[in-house]
Amino acid sequence: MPESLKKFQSTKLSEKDINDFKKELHNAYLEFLKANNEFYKINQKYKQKQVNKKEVAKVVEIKKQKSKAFKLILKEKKFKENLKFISKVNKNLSTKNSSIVFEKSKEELIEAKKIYKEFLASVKEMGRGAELDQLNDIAIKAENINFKYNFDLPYVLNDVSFEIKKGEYVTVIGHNGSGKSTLSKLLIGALQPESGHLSLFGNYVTIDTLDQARRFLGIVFQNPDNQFIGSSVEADIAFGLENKRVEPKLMHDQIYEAAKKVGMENFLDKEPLMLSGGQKQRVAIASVLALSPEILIFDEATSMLDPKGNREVKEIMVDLRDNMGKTVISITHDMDEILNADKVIVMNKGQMVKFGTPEEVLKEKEFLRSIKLDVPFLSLVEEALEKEGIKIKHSNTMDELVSQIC
Ligand SMILES: Nc1ncnc2c1ncn2[C@@H]1O[C@H](COP(=O)(O)OP(=O)(O)OP(=O)(O)O)[C@@H](O)[C@H]1O
Repeated sequence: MPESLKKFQSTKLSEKDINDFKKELHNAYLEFLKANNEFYKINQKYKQKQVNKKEVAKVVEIKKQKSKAFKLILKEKKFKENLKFISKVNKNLSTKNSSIVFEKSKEELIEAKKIYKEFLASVKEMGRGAELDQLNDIAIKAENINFKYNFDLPYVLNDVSFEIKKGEYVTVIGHNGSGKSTLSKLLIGALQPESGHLSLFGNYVTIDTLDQARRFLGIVFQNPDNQFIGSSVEADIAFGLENKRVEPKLMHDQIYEAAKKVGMENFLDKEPLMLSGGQKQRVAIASVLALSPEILIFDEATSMLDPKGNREVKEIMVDLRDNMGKTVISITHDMDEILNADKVIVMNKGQMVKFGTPEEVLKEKEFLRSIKLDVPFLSLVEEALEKEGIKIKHSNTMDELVSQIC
């Protein structure tokens, strides 16, 4: 291996460097926007003689500094240098070098070109879309969220607060119109809270950080037919990866891996029409998984499926938590599903009226009935047994219940 190639490999820039650059650029951009906004506000105040020249000058100075800091980051040269370095190495290789060296150098050149292209794109996008760090283990923190669809309409969410830890499976239940879907739209950033805050892994979600925060999330919707974009399972899973600018060479493996996680790896060349509802939902999950989100939101994703499809998708949700370490939020009308979850959020008329383990929530059967919710079949059996004087502990599965009775 020539010294020059070895040196390049020990100093070369990676995907992490470009992500760090995006974060730095985006933060500097947000700081600049904030300073610009302050400048606009103080100018208005100055016109109304509410502040003096000295106060305005202070804000102008901050704006100048923020602008300077932002422009300095834009001048970053290291990605171009990185590309220049390997281009030169590549050019200087001679016929004395083995084909393995030629191949390696070509691969490095392709990688450096890709990183440079990403650098140029991220400058255009002001660093949006960088992957944020997980600053803590709280996947979702909602603090005093209030929301209404229009100023003259009543609040649809009232002072909703909760914390969902990384790796938890949480179901959200509630009667029709209780605010479940609105909550999911707020979580994915399709709607903005009127007041209150959302944080994902310790990162405050604002309109400016939304693009970055969204990368933590994937969502699977109710109707499997509306989620197919590609003409085959493979094309469908590829869609999100293409948007993420994944190299075509790596794409096939990533598609295969994602499909395998939901047991659809043997269906990659199949057309959507050939699949059952449950299989389509599994493909929708694979398309989301291919993008490696930490949190998966299922918005009534089992409600249009036959019993087999319903069971399959519910098993995947459990698998996502147990074997893939994902955080799962499932909005559901299926009361039996809550037994699979770690926690249950109960919504009623825009308020979160309960948040606890399934056992804690199911202790209050009368309350659930009073807000028009059914109780799981298993709980009905437990209730009937209790009425007959047979005392048993809470069970999460029929097998557990049967073994208690026997
Ligand atoms: N786009 C909208 N404009 C105005 N009001 C809306 C809009 N979408 C929903 N709402 C209202 O917000 C409230 C909460 O609706 P939401 O869809 O969040 O409830 P939900 O619990 O998901 O109901 P469901 O189980 O029927 O899907 C309801 O009163 C609904 O009529």
